[in-house]
Amino acid sequence: MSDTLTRVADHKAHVAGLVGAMPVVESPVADCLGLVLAEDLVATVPLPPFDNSAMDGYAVRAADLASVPVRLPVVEDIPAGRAASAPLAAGTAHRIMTGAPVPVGADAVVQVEWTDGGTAVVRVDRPVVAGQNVRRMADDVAVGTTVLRAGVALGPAQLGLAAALGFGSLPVRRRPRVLVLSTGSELVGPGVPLEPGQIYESNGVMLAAAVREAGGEAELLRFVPDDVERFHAAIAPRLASVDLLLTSGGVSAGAYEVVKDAFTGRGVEFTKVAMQPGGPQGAGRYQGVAVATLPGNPVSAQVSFEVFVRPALRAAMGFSRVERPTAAARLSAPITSPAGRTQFRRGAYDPASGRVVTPVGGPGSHLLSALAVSNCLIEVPEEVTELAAGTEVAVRLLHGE
Ligand SMILES: Nc1nc2c(c(=O)[nH]1)N[C@H]1C(S)=C(S)[C@@H](COP(=O)(O)OP(=O)(O)OC[C@H]3O[C@@H](n4cnc5c(N)ncnc54)[C@H](O)[C@@H]3O)O[C@H]1N2
Ligand code: MOO
Ligand SMILES: [Mg+2]
Repeated sequence: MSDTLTRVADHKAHVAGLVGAMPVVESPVADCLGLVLAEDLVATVPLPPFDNSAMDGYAVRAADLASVPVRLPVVEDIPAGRAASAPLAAGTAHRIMTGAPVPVGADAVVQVEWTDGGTAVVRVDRPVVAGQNVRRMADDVAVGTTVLRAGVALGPAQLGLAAALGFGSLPVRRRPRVLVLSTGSELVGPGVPLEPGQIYESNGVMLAAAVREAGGEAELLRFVPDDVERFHAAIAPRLASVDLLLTSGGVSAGAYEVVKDAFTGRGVEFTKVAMQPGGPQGAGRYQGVAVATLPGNPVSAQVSFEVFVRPALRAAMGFSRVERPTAAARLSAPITSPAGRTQFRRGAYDPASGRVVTPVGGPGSHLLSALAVSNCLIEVPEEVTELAAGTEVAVRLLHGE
């Protein structure tokens, strides 16, 4: 048995290299939230597509309102979605609604509040200048404009713009497909009373959610017992359709390390990384498929996901920034950390109250409830073993992109 530890950065690079860039696919615009645009998006129609009214009111010639009040016959009614049948003649008005095309011959819209609201004849009480309340064709986007660059992350506003320009689908890097598999003969599902030695399975639920939060697709396989044959039987039919196999449990030094037993000598390397939690790790390629094997302790599994797997998935999706945002914060309480290991302590960070971070729970990697009330990881470098209250530390924010 060797005590040589793998550096966090080295294991991270190993995992990152396993999941290649996802292929580019055409995806319906409505399904593209959180994906990365793979090619520049160039407008093929102008936005707005035609001159239209910014107000409910009357399309007029500004010159006809030189002296107000003035009465103008209302010749047409133009709701949104329809064009006027004839140009506007001098000395007349068309009733017009917001978004409706401004008729040829009109150069302004007077809002209904400045009139008596007449439908046959309208009395206009205030003048307008030419161009008033008219939204010009291409005011927002001209044909041929590159509106979104390849590499941009698609959020609601970007999808809205693409839809407004008439795009039904967009070229994006597809979501990585991840098979999440939790191992352990002690694991059971909800709704059954626990027999001695059993626990409710939680890593699978947590890791599948983490995959989805990262933008991936997760298929969840829970309750795979510590039995190598059953482990292989569980993954065999699914391997061909996934980009990453993500397991939890069965990788440390015990007698029933199913994941280690199933993969040792078969393309997956097992190691101990210089971090806490998340020491025992494995990564490699099995039958051509990327594999990351996370330790079973719940906090270890989740922290390892954050440190190693999430950045790899984000990179595969084409994001240029794959790391969570970090912040500088002051510790509200002292913490200790094992020598020679980067420690990721769970913390509650409050930017509003003087950028203070409060360590939550202890270092134990079974303390799931502390993880559930934390919003950041406090990163304590390898060489540091003690940090006093008030020390400035780097925190990794768990809810940002
Ligand atoms: N002799 C040594 N023992 C251990 C070492 C070591 O270096 N030498 N490392 C410890 C560390 S650190 C960790 S982390 C764990 C990792 O163990 P495994 O990956 O083999 O995980 P298991 O033994 O299967 O489980 C550990 C722990 O987590 C619970 N667990 C597992 N899966 C789930 C799940 N899906 N949902 C909820 N809880 C789960 C399991 O019941 C155990 O309590 O090894 C240490 N031991
Ligand atoms: O490294 Mo283990 O992940 O400390 O509990
Ligand atoms: Mg074990």
